[in-house]
Amino acid sequence: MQIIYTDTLVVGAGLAGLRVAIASKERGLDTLVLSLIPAKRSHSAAAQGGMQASLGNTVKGMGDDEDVHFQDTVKGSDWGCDQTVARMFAHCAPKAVRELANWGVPWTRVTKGDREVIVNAEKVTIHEAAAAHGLINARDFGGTKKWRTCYTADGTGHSLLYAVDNKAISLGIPVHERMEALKIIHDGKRCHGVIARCLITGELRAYIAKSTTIATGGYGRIYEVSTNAIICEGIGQALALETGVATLGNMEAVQFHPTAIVPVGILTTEGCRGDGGLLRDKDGYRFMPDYEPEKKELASRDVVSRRMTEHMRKGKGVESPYGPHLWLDITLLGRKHIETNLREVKEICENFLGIDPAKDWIPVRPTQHYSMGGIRTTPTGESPQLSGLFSVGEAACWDMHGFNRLGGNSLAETVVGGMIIGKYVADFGEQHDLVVDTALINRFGKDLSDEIDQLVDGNGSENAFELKLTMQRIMMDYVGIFRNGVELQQAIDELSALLKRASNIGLKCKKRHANPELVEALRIRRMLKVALTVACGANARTESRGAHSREDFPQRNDKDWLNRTLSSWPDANALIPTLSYEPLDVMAMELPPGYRGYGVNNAIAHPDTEKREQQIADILAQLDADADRYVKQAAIMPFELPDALLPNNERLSDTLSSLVKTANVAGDK
Ligand SMILES: Cc1cc2nc3c(=O)[nH]c(=O)nc-3n(C[C@H](O)[C@H](O)[C@H](O)COP(=O)(O)OP(=O)(O)OC[C@H]3O[C@@H](n4cnc5c(N)ncnc54)[C@H](O)[C@@H]3O)c2cc1C
Repeated sequence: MQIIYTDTLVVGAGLAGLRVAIASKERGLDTLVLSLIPAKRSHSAAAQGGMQASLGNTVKGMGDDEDVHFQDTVKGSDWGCDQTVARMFAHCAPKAVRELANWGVPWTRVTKGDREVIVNAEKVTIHEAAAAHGLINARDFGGTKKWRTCYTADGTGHSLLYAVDNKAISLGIPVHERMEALKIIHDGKRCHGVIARCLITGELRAYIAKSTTIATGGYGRIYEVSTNAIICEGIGQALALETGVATLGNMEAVQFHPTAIVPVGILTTEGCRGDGGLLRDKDGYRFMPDYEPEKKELASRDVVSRRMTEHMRKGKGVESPYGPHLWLDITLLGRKHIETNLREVKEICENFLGIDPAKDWIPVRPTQHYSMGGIRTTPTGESPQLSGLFSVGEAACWDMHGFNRLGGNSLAETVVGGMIIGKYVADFGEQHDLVVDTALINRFGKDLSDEIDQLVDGNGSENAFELKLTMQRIMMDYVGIFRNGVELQQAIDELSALLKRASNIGLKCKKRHANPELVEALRIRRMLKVALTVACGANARTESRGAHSREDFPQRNDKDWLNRTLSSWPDANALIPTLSYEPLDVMAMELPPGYRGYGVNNAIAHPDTEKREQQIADILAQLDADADRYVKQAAIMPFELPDALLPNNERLSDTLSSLVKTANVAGDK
């Protein structure tokens, strides 16, 4: 087995992985990236609508800042997130957008003067300031107080990934494509790299590094219908789980996006509703204002998906051979807007539905979309259990999304998290030596080659493809938008039985090189473990929070469940994971739990909430009357960042208000 040494190993060449690799390489560390596919085909390229950053350039974003972005994110998470991380994130998002502009992302820009937009189904004329002309624009998205989502038409992920990958290429960062990491090498305390299998030749290779960052994306494809690319199979989470030591966080937190097209499940971006699109039922009736009078179609995704499902359950869905659906109506936006700002949606509608969205309504249904859960990390991105193991992006539970992520906060997480965690990864590389224990490397290599031998040479009778399809159906049927104890237990029983059967997989094709059946067999064993962490976490959590909605426990229960689920798999032969819980400390929160401003207001309060609210009021009362918002924030909940990222962000509104102040002072004179 060939052994390759490097300072920084990054598994995953999507936005998150590449951004970490860039930070490491810029520090002069030897850096190497692994990927299943060419970097530019990573799933990040599929992101359409945009990324959130509180630039406040457009008139509809005026007054926006890190505080508002932070509050929207915490409420979106249904108080499940790590508020310190949400702060780090909100503070750095404007920096990341500007950095990306510098790297060549052609952000859609503000044009001064009047323009017509659709707000709440009505045409409204807004006036963009002359001073904002040419600055980065933003559109409206769900669960946000301001128009904050920066975009490049509806191909944002594509432009970001091309710019970030080109930057990585310019720095000479090698990407070893078609290499699948299948085992993390570790000694129970320290991570040393991975064993990967070449998808073309079948060769096993050890990659040994000071630090290893898992940036392998989400686990959407454990579900039958998902907006995710087919490579989003949760292998990164499984790698961590199979160490028996590292933990996964909040795996039951799975997001369903309201508007994927029926039946194939391809996404139409939230930008459709952000730009003014409406949801209609079988009678053409716009039903969301009845359920969500304030935010309507633009409540957070978990809420809109539930309301849509509720409405279909009342018989208001449009019957189709593929089950009921609802309509997304963007005709009111007009052809010009669709052809400039939503052109990918237009092509999807034409190519996969044969319809023209400027004239026809789009058949949509909530569909699995995003994994809030992932490899649990500290705010510096490192596993609390395995030193040198980092994780970032959708693969991680860093945890800025809690139980529901806001649209536009995921692309932002990849590049912001990559920017921040990349610096900590680089610090780690500078402060540690490359530790090499050849016997340990060989042991992990042998484990994987034994597993392959058993599959190829054994006489098992189970079919990997059938097992996968069955798992995906179980997840869809029993671990979906609405959950209950009976179905979740059934899911656990059936998934555990599948995991047992997976130890008896037999291959029809015995080739050891490019062999999709072997690839599938290696993955399904790991995917089943990931699926079990989702089902077991969901079954144990007897409350409803964000995207985790229990019909038998409909209230958010801050008293008993204000915590993060941790899953591990200490016994390799076990058929279910081990769960434990990490409490969220209300007394350390900047924003104590409350009502989100949308969705059902039925939470069971945490006993510390009032105490913390009073404490915050006392802290603020002790500050100078003219203390600015940064001073206030730091007094309530301090957070750390690498020095280079600490400076405050500048905004047009600051410039405008200082111009106004100057004018006033001049007037005084
Ligand atoms: C259709 C769609 C539209 C979206 N639109 C938006 C949007 O508008 N705004 C927003 O904020 N978010 C959006 N999202 C979410 C967002 O795109 C993703 O969360 C984000 O891009 C994930 O990036 P990542 O770098 O973490 O992972 P990915 O981009 O998924 O990259 C994962 C990488 O890991 C590699 N990999 C995986 N497993 C292995 C392995 N075992 N060994 C080696 N390499 C491996 C892959 O090859 C790939 O390079 C959207 C998601 C979807 C599905």
